[in-house]
Amino acid sequence: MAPKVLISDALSPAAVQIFKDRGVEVDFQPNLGKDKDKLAEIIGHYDGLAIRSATKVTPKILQNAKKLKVIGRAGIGVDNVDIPAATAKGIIVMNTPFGNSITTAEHAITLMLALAREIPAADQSTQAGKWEKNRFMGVEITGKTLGVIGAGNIGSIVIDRALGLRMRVIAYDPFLSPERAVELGVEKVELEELLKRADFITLHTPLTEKTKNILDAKALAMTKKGVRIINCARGGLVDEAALRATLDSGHVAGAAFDVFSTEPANENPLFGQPNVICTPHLGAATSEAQENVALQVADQMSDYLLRGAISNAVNFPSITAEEAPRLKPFIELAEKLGSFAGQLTEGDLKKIQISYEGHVAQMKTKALTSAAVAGFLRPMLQDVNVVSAPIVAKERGIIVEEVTREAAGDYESLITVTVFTDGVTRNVSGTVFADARPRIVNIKGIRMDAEFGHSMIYITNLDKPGFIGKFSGTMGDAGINIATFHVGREAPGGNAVALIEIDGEMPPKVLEAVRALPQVQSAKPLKF
Ligand SMILES: NC(=O)C1=CN([C@@H]2O[C@H](COP(=O)(O)OP(=O)(O)OC[C@H]3O[C@@H](n4cnc5c(N)ncnc54)[C@H](O)[C@@H]3O)[C@@H](O)[C@H]2O)C=CC1
Ligand SMILES: O=C(O)CCC(=O)C(=O)O
Repeated sequence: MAPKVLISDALSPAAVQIFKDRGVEVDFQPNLGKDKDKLAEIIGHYDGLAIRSATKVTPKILQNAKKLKVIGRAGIGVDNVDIPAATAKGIIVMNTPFGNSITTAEHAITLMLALAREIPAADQSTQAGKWEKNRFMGVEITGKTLGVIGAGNIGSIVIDRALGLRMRVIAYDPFLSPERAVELGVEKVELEELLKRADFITLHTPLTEKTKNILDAKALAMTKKGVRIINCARGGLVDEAALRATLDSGHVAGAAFDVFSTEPANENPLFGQPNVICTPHLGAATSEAQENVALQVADQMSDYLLRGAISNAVNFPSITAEEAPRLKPFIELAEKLGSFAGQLTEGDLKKIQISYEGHVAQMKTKALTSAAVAGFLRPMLQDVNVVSAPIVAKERGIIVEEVTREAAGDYESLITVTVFTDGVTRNVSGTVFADARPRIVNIKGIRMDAEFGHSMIYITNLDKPGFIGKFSGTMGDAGINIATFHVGREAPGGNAVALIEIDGEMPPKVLEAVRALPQVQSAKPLKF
């Protein structure tokens, strides 16, 4: 059955066509996102949700999203999606990180020029028939200093355009490397210096705990008198009330805001001021940008729903459409090896190590590790999934270690899951042969070759005559059919292991009888 996607915001209709062409069923309801209750009522029918910024994906909506696999944001900021709640449900959240960057940078430059020359006020006065030629005295931007806070995708484009306008550009971004600053032609400075030197300040960071109110009353007080401030990134980066006070005092000469701490912004401390320009979150609003993000999000979501390919996910590593089919059996193997280790683990867990040898070491090991950890945790925590596993492990203080060795050993590819608990270290290794079926090839250093069955029994025993006969007899007497039987041993007469697949469940009484057999040290039923 074709996957079904809901578009709940005003995306370009180009997205609808892409979904249809790719074989994805699509419902286009551009105003639905504003109606939270309706969205919560119908979200359960969809595999994918495509949004812009009007739809708020809250835990309540996610609670009802029983089938949802992917949320696609046609744009950059995903602050309207509860990422931890989506992650906990195994829902991939993806955005389109570049599609509207140029357009948004152009909006910031437009607002800066409009501020410098008071274009909106001059327009209003002229069209009112006032011809106030002496009222509007602007400032030149050539040679002025622009301070860019956040030099990522959009900030970098703003820097480029501002240099083209012959401005001096300085940037504050803790993650901007000196090499990148040289490449961009920008002087990297600390925030305080930027505040003191800039004639114009433009913000291009996401809204985080660190950036919230990055321009608060204290920071604004450090700015140069006559500074003009532009915010095309996120409401909340500037303390609006504090900015209003500095505008009123005349310290700040003007402000141009596209984004507000509450949106839609029907009222705001900045509204109604003569030296303030406001737009209703139009940063990304050009036909080019909207077409870009709509096409990209529809393609990315279709790729995921139809082929398992992941790009631009904010909560999972990327997997290309070419990689996805090659990775799939290894994801299954990692998850099953993790599950095997998880079902056998008792005692205080310290660390899980997942090692990759040979070919598999060159694959997306982060995705494989997530799968192994999910498999490991699932016997203890039913709700964990491949997307949420790393976070769940971290929350529980479990150390997850990844080791890769590209040189192949006995197998072309080998994954080993090692679990460290108080005093016990247990490992299990597996591989995938050409038939794409995951198998266990080593348990605790003992070689074997067993496929995973739905219902299995894992036995540790002493390699002494009679075990197989006695075990088979016990199972036969109980009417349980043995599907496959694999054994391995350290050395003749030494420690041995057996992995047996049975049809159906293992009744507790029969398990007791198996445990009572003279050669058996332990017996544990496993489910895969
Ligand atoms: N007005 C609108 O319609 C639009 C707004 N945006 C917003 O623009 C913002 C920037 O987008 P991109 O450039 O694509 O993001 P990006 O991730 O490429 O760049 C963000 C930059 O901020 C920097 N940063 C993070 N914390 C910082 C801090 N404490 N101080 C200084 N810099 C810090 C990062 O190092 C990074 O270089 C996002 O919040 C996005 O949502 C994006 C598109 C349209
Ligand atoms: O979709 C929009 O209009 C808003 C764009 C935006 O804010 C973003 O991409 O972060």
